[in-house]
Amino acid sequence: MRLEGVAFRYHRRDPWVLRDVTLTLLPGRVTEVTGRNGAGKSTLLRVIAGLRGPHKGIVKDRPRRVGYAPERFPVDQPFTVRGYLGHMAAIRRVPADPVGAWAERLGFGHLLDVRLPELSKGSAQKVGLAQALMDDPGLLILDEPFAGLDAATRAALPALISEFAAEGAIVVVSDHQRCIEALPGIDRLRVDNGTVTSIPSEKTDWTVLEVEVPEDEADTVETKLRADGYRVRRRKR
Ligand SMILES: Nc1ncnc2c1ncn2[C@@H]1O[C@H](COP(=O)(O)OP(=O)(O)OP(=O)(O)O)[C@@H](O)[C@H]1O
Repeated sequence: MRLEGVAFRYHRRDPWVLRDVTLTLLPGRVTEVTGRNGAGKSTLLRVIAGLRGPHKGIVKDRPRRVGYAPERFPVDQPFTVRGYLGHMAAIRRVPADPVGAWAERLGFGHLLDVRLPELSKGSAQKVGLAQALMDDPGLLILDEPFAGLDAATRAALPALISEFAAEGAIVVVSDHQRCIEALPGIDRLRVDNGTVTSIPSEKTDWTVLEVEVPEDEADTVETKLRADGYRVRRRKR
């Protein structure tokens, strides 16, 4: 799948959020999208998913079945978890049977009869993931999927993401928390000021640069560096 010269803004007089974005996404590959808050990661993911159309440029060869898990799952819907997932399965014409299996695998099997507005943030996130995964997507897009997840699900998700790629899906994940960076052979994109650049792969030489920062600024600096795609190791002086 390919984006060619894509530009996007939300309203006519707004600044461009994406400008002249050209990139190729390959089947069987996992692409991690990084960038600072407000850089345009979610917007890029929405354009890749086809939820937003580009104002300039074109998107070519998007797989037919797209699974998209938004950054915040919209819980203000009058369904139980079972009702919602059954409904999503029906819309996509997939059997409802795997719903229970996904619920078990993602650890919310006990919540199937709970109403969506009553879910905790992490449980709602899992329901959003399940609806994205259930249709065996050729293009799987996960926007900050790790946010709010419990430790067991966070640990299990990278392997699950790899499985979809291994079966030939294009997988695109925005991941502030860098939970998938350890996956072998992932591609990485950085979104910055409307442009999208590819971050050199693991084969490139890395240099260790020591930077000292005041203790009370360490969290902020670490977050910024990670968002820009750098690896950070931390130790006290
Ligand atoms: N629905 C919308 N309507 C108008 N502007 C929007 C909308 N969604 C996002 N924006 C604007 O587009 C820009 C990019 O936002 P986006 O959510 O894509 O960034 P992000 O990199 O995903 O941020 P974060 O890391 O905080 O999730 C921001 O300036 C934001 O205010």
